[in-house]
Amino acid sequence: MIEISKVSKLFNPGTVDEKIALIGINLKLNPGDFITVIGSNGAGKSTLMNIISGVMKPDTGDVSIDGRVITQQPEHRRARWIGRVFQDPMAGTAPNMTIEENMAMAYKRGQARGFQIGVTKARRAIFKEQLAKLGIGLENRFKAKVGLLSGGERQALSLLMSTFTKPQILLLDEHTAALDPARAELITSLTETLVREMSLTTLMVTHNMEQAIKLGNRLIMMDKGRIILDVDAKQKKDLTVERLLGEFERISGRKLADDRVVLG
Ligand SMILES: Nc1ncnc2c1ncn2[C@@H]1O[C@H](COP(=O)(O)OP(=O)(O)OP(=O)(O)O)[C@@H](O)[C@H]1O
Repeated sequence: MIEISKVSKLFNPGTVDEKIALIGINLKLNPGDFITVIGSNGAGKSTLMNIISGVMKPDTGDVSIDGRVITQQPEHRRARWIGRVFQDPMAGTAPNMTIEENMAMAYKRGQARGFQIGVTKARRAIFKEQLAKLGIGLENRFKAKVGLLSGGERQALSLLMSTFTKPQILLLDEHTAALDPARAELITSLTETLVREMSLTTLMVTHNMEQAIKLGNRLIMMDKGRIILDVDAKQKKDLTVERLLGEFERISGRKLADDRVVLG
């Protein structure tokens, strides 16, 4: 279980640039939970992701995995337990390395020190099998440099690589937002399949309201550093984009200000 307790984060405290990013966030993710996260601009969604993955430390509060507090653990030490896919397709893979080499690197992340990047025949067969599951022919382009792939292909590869070692938590940071609708649809359905097949505990930030409603078993809405709405699987079934926007207005007293919002 992943637990975020009483996490607060303030940027530039005591200056004119002071920004409240998170205020006393409490969130428990049970194994296999797939939570979608929506919210206004600057609500704190990315900061929450950054604190879970260890890119930033909170001012107060803790992050723990299965009862073990990891708040002070550096990012590279958590990499084995945490998978993350970013919005930018360039972010998750090494462009000058081949698909095979990228996969070997991702595989290594889950191994003890001393494991060589060299790819054995058996491992290559596993990689190919995994790639074939994506259904976009990447298994036939094993020696192609990743920089030559399209944005959608790179996101598919990033997704596969970040779930390779069955992370304790998968963080999806608007990972379909930079893609055209057809590619976004492909990555969304791959995400659903991988998460379901591996029972991955997942936190997904999205600006696509329909996607937030459709995917996962729980939805949270953030505003000004707080979680202002937490919808369970049962309530989620009856949710519509209209109702969701109405809820935001009712709770925050404002219309949802999100310059990237996609209604569906
Ligand atoms: N490194 C930083 N330095 C200073 N302020 C920051 C930093 N990162 C985030 N902030 C501020 O903290 C607040 C929360 O930002 P965050 O990026 O977490 O929000 P978000 O919900 O991801 O927003 P968006 O949907 O617009 O990307 C904002 O006011 C933002 O300006």
